[in-house]
Amino acid sequence: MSHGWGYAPTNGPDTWAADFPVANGTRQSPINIIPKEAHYDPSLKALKISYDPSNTKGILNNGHSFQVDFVDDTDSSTLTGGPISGVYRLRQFHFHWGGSDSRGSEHTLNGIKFPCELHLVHWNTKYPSFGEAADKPDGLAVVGVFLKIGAANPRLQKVLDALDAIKNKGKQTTFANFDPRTLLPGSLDYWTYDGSLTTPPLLESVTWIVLKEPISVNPAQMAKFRSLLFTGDGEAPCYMVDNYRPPQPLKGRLVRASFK
Ligand SMILES: NS(=O)(=O)c1ccc(C(=O)N[C@@H](c2ccccc2)c2cnnn2CC(=O)NCCCS)cc1
Ligand SMILES: [Zn+2]
Repeated sequence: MSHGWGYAPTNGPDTWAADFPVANGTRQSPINIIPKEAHYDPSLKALKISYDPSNTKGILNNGHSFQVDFVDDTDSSTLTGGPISGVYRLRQFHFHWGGSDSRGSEHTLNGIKFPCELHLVHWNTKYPSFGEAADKPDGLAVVGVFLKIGAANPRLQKVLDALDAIKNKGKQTTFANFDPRTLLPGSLDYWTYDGSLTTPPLLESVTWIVLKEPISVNPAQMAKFRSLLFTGDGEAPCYMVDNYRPPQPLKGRLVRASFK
């Protein structure tokens, strides 16, 4: 049965601990990243990202965000290197965004919110499947990318053009041959810390890898994100905006930087 969690006052982040007590755990996400308090770690490797666009499976409005799903039954779209050991497979990517350009990201930088944040979700192939990996402390690795208002982003446009077909919760449509690598910024410098899923079940299984360099998005493209609905066909429509969890207590965790 669907847990009915969401982002409204009646079912939003402040209510999640009732059904998911791990919400008050020791390695919750997102967090506020304070670059001056991050520790440069020269032993951190460069991120190695290799995606195969032919693995693109489709695009879905899941009622919390929209996600582009990938075929993950072989090692053809993988993340290796960085702070992780072994091979993690790309499962999906999705976004979080605000009702205005002043908010929307989950991670913040020196307390600053970005209008949007991209999450590329990968799972550790030492486990047999995403579902098996999802509750292991080293099970998942999510690459987070900030979006900031600037020039229109032509690579993002292909994703946004598909949104008209998935306006309502539960709608999905074909989406093929997309290379998520094209969404990444020029620099792969990152901060990394041990965290969790930012939506229920909030499992503490994510090695977070947040890129330092944002990518651009223009106001018209942000309006496209905000045209989606949280609600299903036939329900009173509610625009999909502010689908972000605010920063959570660091509780003594170290944030490491891959760069000086
Ligand atoms: N924001 S994040 O990058 O930290 C993030 C990444 C992945 C998931 C996720 O895969 N969640 C599903 C899941 C299924 C099996 C085991 C555990 C978790 C799930 C659970 N109920 N619904 N879903 C679908 C869902 O939430 N999909 C991701 C939407 C991100 S807003 C959630 C958040
Ligand atoms: Zn996310």
